[in-house]
Amino acid sequence: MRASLLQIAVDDDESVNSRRQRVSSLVREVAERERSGLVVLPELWTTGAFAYESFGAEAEPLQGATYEVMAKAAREAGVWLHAGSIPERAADGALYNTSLVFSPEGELAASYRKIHRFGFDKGEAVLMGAGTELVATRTPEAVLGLATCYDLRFPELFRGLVDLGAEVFVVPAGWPARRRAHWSLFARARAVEDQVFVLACGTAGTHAGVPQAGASVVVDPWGEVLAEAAGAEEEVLTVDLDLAKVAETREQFPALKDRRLS
Ligand SMILES: O=C(O)CCC(=O)C(=O)O
Repeated sequence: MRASLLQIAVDDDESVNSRRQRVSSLVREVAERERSGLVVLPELWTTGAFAYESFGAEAEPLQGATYEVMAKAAREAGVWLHAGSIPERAADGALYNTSLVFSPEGELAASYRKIHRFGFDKGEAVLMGAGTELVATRTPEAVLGLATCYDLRFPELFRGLVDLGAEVFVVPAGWPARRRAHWSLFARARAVEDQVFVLACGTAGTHAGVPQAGASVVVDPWGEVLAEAAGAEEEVLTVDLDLAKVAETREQFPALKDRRLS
């Protein structure tokens, strides 16, 4: 499977609408140029993960503006598209940080409401509701396990995804530059402990006064970094994943079979 991660620049001087249009063109362009089977976008790339004051104003129903544009981009590009996450407004008015995955036909294959909200007693942690369900979705090539940003700090979530059959963790994020070292460490740790590929796609630029880490990374089931963004600018990472490596690694070093506490 060939995957392209789009490390999108989220800066305050670009409107949500312009960014939505720009990113949808980019998805098509990259999918065609790189011949990708899967394209991945970061967390809350319409508003920015730290633009708390715009969550309410820019929140959309699941099948809102971003859904429409991304479904069309997936269909026109004929690609699996993990469209990152949106601030979703549910029917009861509550907000969620919700990831969307589209099939190459432009159908919604999966959605995932971020379980661990960031901010302690502020920001996302108070503005958004917590998801309650683990989500994995099967593509013809691999089972994708879904998680978002701060979730990376909670290994038990990823073990749950392994139990759902996940072979590739897709983790959109808006990770701040200050804790870049944690991001790279967690991406590798989750890959090694769960013997999966990790596709971790962050945002670039600076929004709401928070410089982003960028540093998107693809890690294989042995913990080898297959590709890593050079820095915190907008960048596309394309990598070929040899999915047989998941079973091979689990067979050759069967640590998952020694689990005692689940
Ligand atoms: O855990 C971290 O350090 C960053 C998490 C975060 O920024 C988020 O979940 O939006």
